[in-house]
Parts: sequence; structure tokens; C-alpha cells
Amino acid sequence: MSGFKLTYSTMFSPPRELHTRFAKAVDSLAEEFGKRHGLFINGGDVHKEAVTAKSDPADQDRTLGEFSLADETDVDTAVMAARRAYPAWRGTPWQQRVAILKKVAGLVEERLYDIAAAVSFEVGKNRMEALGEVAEVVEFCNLYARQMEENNGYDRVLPDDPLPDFKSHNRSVLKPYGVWAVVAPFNYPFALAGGPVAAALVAGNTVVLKGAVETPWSGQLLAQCIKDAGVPDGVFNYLVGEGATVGDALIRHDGIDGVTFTGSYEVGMHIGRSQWARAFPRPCIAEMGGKNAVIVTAAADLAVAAQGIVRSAFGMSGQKCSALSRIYVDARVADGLIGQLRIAMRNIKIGDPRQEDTWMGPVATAKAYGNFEKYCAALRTQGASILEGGATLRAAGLERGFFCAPTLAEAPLEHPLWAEEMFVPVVMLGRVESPGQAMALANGSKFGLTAGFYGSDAEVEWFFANIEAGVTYANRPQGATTGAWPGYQPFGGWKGSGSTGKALASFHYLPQYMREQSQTHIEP
Ligand SMILES: NC(=O)c1ccc[n+]([C@@H]2O[C@H](COP(=O)([O-])OP(=O)(O)OC[C@H]3O[C@@H](n4cnc5c(N)ncnc54)[C@H](O)[C@@H]3O)[C@@H](O)[C@H]2O)c1
Ligand SMILES: N[C@@H](CCC=O)C(=O)O
Repeated sequence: MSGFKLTYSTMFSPPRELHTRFAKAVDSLAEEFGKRHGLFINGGDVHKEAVTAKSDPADQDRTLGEFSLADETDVDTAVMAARRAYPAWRGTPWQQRVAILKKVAGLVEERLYDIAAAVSFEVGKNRMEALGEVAEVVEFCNLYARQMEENNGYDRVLPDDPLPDFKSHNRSVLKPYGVWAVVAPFNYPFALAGGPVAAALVAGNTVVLKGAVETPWSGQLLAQCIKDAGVPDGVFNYLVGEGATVGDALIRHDGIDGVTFTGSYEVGMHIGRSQWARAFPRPCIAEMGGKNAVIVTAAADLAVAAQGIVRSAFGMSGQKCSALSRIYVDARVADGLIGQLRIAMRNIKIGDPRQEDTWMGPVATAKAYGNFEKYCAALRTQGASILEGGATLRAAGLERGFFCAPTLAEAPLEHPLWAEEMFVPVVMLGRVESPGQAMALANGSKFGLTAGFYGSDAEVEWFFANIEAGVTYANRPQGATTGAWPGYQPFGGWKGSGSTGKALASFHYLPQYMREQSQTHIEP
């Protein structure tokens, strides 16, 4: 598409062709509905008796397919296949691994519309979010491949020791760890599987990916691209299964050498601890939840702030780790901001996520639908009140899906929900007396993933200097806290939002999948 690059911040006015191609992909996907899908182990599909029937969150009567469910024996089989494949993959020159990864990127790009249609049905996200998610994997693969090239496979010659009587040669080499487990969340089942898998593979590790039971299709589609790109059997394996059983068996398995987990704080902390509670620690990259705040000062452009807030609080129905859930606004401009937010919220088009004009689809799961009702009830207690929304939606066309109204609640600053990640389309607003109070509240959280700011240019440096979050945005109408894109915004959390302080798609991410060996050779 000439002149247009799809990113999460350019997706608001795409060219016509993009809509036409997506609509065509949705039509052809209907032929796939109801099919049986296997796990992917050692280069082949493995069909199991135990299956999950996955339905469309926008229409519970539509079954998307039956997906095999792994058990603990499959975990063992997949890990063993990855172990057997490891020596040859590690020994494959990095240039060949780079070439294979670029092929994976090429295939994902070729299948972009078909995969995005499936992701939209599986998660309930709108077409632009789904296309963005798939395009992000193309970027991850190409970026990590390019970083391998730019760093000469992370093999560096160091100066010889200053020894007068010997010739000593020194090198620093980054080497893969072995078998890498990747555990992915339900909300970005393609991108947050594809990103870590791409990094692990190009670095020379073999991989066992476990997808969420709620979203089993995306991983299958990724597995097909990886297989068709010529990744050897056993190098990549894909399982779907419950976290507490299959996920836990994977991350505890003696045959893995490292883990990337993306998901909730509770599970991430559990996995992190488990990797140290062993004879020796295993690396664990844990990308966890958020309770992302925006600060709006008296100097803010309220129209810009309202636009960015609505996009980040309600995009993908609030189910982004980067979603905005806390607004701290200067009391002097609070009513003005609330007025603008209410107007913008009433203009949100809610409905079938495949339709071109739909901006907000359903929440992805029955559990999230129940949580939404629970949180709305709680936001009517302890001094809080709902200013807009606050109910599930059952109008004609929405009655078979998990649709929720975008919800704005005002709450006293002591309300317990200021501290809890809700992961539904609810944002809380609190009035503050000063920017300093807003900063203290924004930082007074165990999380530190994303944060936003609306105020004067003069205040922006103060915001960047003081905010405790890994991904920060100032005066951005495209999204107050959401919408990072590889190559533009590295994405990773501080504090309870991330274990490593190194962000996805940054200069520092890929080396985490390798360990350093210092090599000194004294010539005879
Ligand atoms: N920081 C990020 O980049 C990022 C990105 C996306 C989502 N998230 C977070 O993910 C959460 C939503 O996703 P979710 O509900 O799928 O999270 P979750 O923690 O419930 O599950 C994530 C994955 O972990 C698995 N799992 C659960 N228990 C496990 C265990 N004991 N051992 C091993 N695996 C286990 C699940 O089956 C799933 O595959 C939110 O908290 C969101 O903020 C973070
Ligand atoms: N990378 C996405 C969020 C992914 C988490 O769920 C963003 O930047 O909004």
C-alpha cells in the first residue's frame, strides 16, 4: 500500500484497499469455521481427544473451531523434541537462522489479512487492531533478524591481553541457552507469541510456545508460517492448555533453559520465583500487568486529552496491558474534561468487530464480562459513582456477545479499585490539587508499565523526569498510554510490570535470549 505504513498510531485512517482486503478475508474465513485443529509438535499436527470448542466473543452461537488441548505428557514430548532439535539449530550459522526468520516474516505478511481476520474473531478486536497485531509480528521478526546482522551474530573480538611474552586472543560471544518456553496471554495471542518466539529462534534457541486456552487459533496460524518457512522439525512446538496444569508443567520442566512469560502480575511473579527455586537460576523475562495512569494539568488541551484518553481506556475494550485505567486531573479543569470525555464516549461505535465502522468490540471472555459487572457494582460504592456507561449491552445485534459499555467512574482517591488491574473498559477519574499530587498518585502503584501526560510543553520534561513507567507519552491524541510500535516505542514495564527493565523491540531485548562467553586463547 503505497505511502501508508500500518502502526497502532496510524491506524485511524487507512487506505480503502485495506478495508476491501480485510472484508474479503473475513468472507473466506467462514469456510474454516468448525474445523478441528491440533497441537504442533516436532514438525507435525497432533490431534487430541480433549478439545476446546472456541466460540466468537461477539456471537456465542458461532463456533470458530475445535482446538486440541495438551496434557502434561504433551509438554514432555514437546520439550524433548525441542531438546533433540537444539544442537543442530544452535550449530546452524546465524546467517541462516536470520534468513529463515525473514522468511517467516514474509509469510506472515503474505497472510496478513487472513490471520488478522482469525485474530479478530478469536479475540473480538476490531479490524485495525487485528491487522496491527499481525503486522507487528512482521516487524518483530525483521527487527530481530536485522539486529543479529548489525551485531555480527553478537560475536566480538576484544583487544589482546597486554602480555609481552604471549599472544593472547580474546572474544566475547553471545550463545543461546537451549530450549526456551514462551507463555502467551489471550489479549495479543499472535503478537505476544510471535515476538518472543522470533527473538528466541534467531538467537539459536529452540522453542515450546504455550498459548492461552481462550485464544488457541493464533498460535496454530503462527506455527503454519514457521513450518512453511522451513524451520526444521522440533525447533518450534506449539501447545494449548490450562495455565495451572500445562503451563505450570512447562515452566517447571527440567528440560527448559529459559522462559518468556507475558500475562498477569500474579502468574508472572509465580513463574519468576519458580525459575530461581532450583539448583541454579534460569532466565525469566516476565512482562506483566499494568494500572496505567494519565496526568492532566490545568494547562492541558482538553480536546486532545479526551481523544487520547478515550482511545487508550476503551481501545480493545480496555484489554490491553497498556490500557489507561487511572485519570488524575487538576480539579480546576476536571469538569471540562469530564464533559469532553462523555461526548467522545457517546460517539464510540460498538458492535461486530469485523465491521468497518466498529471501533469497540466485545470483551474476549465470559470471565471478563462477569468482571465488568462486578467492577461496575464496586464503582457504585465507597463514595465512587459512575459518570458514563456502567452496564453490559444487550440491544439487538449485541445480545449474543460479551459487549460492555465504555465506562467512566469518578472515585475518591482512597477507593480500592485504584490499585487493581481490571482489564475491562472501565477508567477511573480522580480530582487532584497539583501536578505533584498527581505524580505521587501515578507513581504510588506496584505497576509501572505505561503512562500519559497532557499539559504544557514546559511541564513535559518534568513528567518524563519523574514518572515511574517504562513507556511514556506526552500530549498524544493517538493514545494517552497505548499504541507502541516496534522501532518507534520500545515496550516494557518497570516495577511489577516487567522483570528485566529491557523493552520488547528495543536495542537491548534480543541479547536476553543469549548468554555471554568470554573466550581467551593463548597461541602456542
Ligand atoms: N506487559 C505486557 O507486555 C503484557 C502484554 C499483554 C498482556 N499483559 C497482561 O496479561 C494479563 C492478561 O492476560 P491473561 O489473562 O492471559 O494472563 P494470565 O496470567 O492469566 O495468563 C497468561 C498465560 O499464562 C498461562 N498461565 C496461567 N497460570 C500459569 C502457571 N501457573 N504457569 C504457567 N503458565 C500459566 C495462561 O494459561 C496464559 O497462557 C493482564 O494482566 C495484562 O496486563 C501484559
Ligand atoms: N503493545 C500494545 C499493548 C500490548 C499489551 O497488551 C500497546 O502498546 O498498546
